[in-house]
Amino acid sequence: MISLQNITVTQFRNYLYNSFTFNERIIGIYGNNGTGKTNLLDAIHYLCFTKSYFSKPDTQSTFQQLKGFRIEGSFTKHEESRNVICILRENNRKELQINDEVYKKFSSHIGQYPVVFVAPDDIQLITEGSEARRNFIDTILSQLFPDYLQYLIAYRKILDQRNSLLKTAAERNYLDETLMSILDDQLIASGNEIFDYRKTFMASFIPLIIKEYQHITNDDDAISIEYISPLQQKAFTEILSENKQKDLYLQRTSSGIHKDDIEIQMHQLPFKTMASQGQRKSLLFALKLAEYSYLKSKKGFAPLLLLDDVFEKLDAQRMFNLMHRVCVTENGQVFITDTHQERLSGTFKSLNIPYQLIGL
Ligand SMILES: Nc1ncnc2c1ncn2[C@@H]1O[C@H](COP(=O)(O)OP(=O)(O)OP(=O)(O)O)[C@@H](O)[C@H]1O
Repeated sequence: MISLQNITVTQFRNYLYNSFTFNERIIGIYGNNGTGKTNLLDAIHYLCFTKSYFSKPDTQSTFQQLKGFRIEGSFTKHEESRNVICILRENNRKELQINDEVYKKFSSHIGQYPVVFVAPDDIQLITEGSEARRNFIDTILSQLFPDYLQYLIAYRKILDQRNSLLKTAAERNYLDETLMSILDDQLIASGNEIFDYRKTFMASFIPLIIKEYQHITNDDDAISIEYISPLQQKAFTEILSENKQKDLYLQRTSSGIHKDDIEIQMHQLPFKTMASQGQRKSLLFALKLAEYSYLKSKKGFAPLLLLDDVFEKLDAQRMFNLMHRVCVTENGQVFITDTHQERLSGTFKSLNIPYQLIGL
């Protein structure tokens, strides 16, 4: 089990200097709009992931016009206490320390304190294009398999080079066939590795999503989910050679694992267009809780769970099912924000669990 005992934020977003102590497993954080609830959760995310959940540049996170910030927190992991410090120096260089030792590579910290964040804008995972869903899968796999991240970095780089080559070929009316064949071989090598990882992962991940969705919705809506990849139909070598003329015409690589998606249907129709807002939100939680379960099974302990502003759009029964699932069935630490103090305390009381409330 991992838990965060306390956090001190200095010059971070709307916090000039604030300390918070967490003495329960379930922590409710309440406050009006703009009081810093999301910022506090994001500070926790910094300690676990070395960066903002919201892909904000570090420099935008310093308090007003001041330079640099500092976030410090004490984690307990398997009863051992560790102090993690994330500093943005005045020269905008970021530094990460664990028990006063400076990390040489940030990547060696990622995955030590796994965390799952659920924010209102995450609904894009369901409503937007396939890139958001690929990023979601990539984030989970990269945390668990360092190899996967390396293949992904390589694939993106080679794909860029291949696309530039296709552009140059159109401009000059000449294709460097030797270079194209080298790039194709490299793209196929990393693409096949990524496909194998995704295929194996999705085979166990999809049943987890469906199980979580059924639990939240009391089995009300039947959904089906499928991993879609061009590599399921044909070998990548074949795909590239068949699409060569098309790619030259379009000046980009039209098919490959960069087109993978997760197809979700409800009553045999696309979920995206069919589902109500509450159903979409239920599916978002199902995706995030499946991520939570998967990380827990691979790591052997529950990740931290950061739930930002989750109470809107779900009916009372679905909300109870969700809260029961994360606060009672699971034993990990949970941070939940809301604008209404009574709604938070009422929810925790109905679950009959010890909790701590923090007002901002
Ligand atoms: N770099 C910064 N310096 C100072 N204040 C900042 C900075 N970045 C953001 N803020 C302030 O932080 C506040 C937003 O905080 P946050 O998003 O955590 O609020 P919240 O409590 O989650 O609000 P809501 O209930 O509306 O979601 C805003 O008032 C914003 O002006």
